[in-house]
Amino acid sequence: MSGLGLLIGVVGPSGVGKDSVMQAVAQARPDVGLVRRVITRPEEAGGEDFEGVAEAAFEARAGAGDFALHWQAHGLRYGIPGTIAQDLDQGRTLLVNLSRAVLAQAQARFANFAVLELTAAPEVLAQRLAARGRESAEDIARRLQRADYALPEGLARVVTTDNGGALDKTVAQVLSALLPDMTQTLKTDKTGAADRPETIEVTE
Ligand SMILES: Nc1ncnc2c1ncn2[C@@H]1O[C@H](COP(=O)(O)OP(=O)(O)OP(=O)(O)O)[C@@H](O)[C@H]1O
Ligand SMILES: O=P(O)(O)OC[C@H]1O[C@H](OP(=O)(O)O)[C@H](O)[C@@H]1O
Repeated sequence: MSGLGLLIGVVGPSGVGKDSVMQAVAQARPDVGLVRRVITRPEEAGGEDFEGVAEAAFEARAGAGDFALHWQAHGLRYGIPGTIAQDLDQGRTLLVNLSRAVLAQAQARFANFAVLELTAAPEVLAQRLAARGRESAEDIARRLQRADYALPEGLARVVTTDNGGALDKTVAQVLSALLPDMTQTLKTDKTGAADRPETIEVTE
């Protein structure tokens, strides 16, 4: 296990705004770092800053144990470099875009881990994915089908924030709900209440 620094796993359906919120939070808080993912997607696809690799290279790196976490979704493979442990050990706070399917694994691996779950109405997701234009209509339909994938049981720290409205509003809510609460959250853990889910629903 590694990490004094807080690792915040950002999750939610495709198109909800995970990358947009992460970038805006990191802009507002330069002490917060963004994890650069390794993906079997051509870098020209745009969007987040990621390292695009071929399937064989991904497989080799996964086999060599280079990834702290890796998963498959939407016909792509995603890896989180094991080197993030060094930043966390130095006390850095990091934001990472994760699959909802790897959250239990992430919590087991990282000592100081929280989940930021973003939500938006289905029609908002559909409209945003179409406007973004990174995927085909067929891909978008498949992504929308996965929109209501549930979070696993047993997560200790989850903050849920609606991103159906303006991005600025979401960022303000994330900053006040999650980052300043770090000391409080750690105090809660020290009382031995780690197995009691601490879920914060953020509304207006
Ligand atoms: N609050 C917002 N208001 C309006 N548009 C937004 C908002 N948040 C994100 N968007 C837009 O919605 C689209 C999807 O956002 P983004 O790529 O950040 O989502 P994502 O959750 O990372 O999606 P994916 O999982 O598919 O990568 C982008 O075009 C982005 O500019
Ligand atoms: O539906 P779940 O499993 O939560 O997420 C699956 C994947 O979808 C998104 O990928 P992308 O950023 O759109 O390529 C997420 O970042 C994650 O990697």
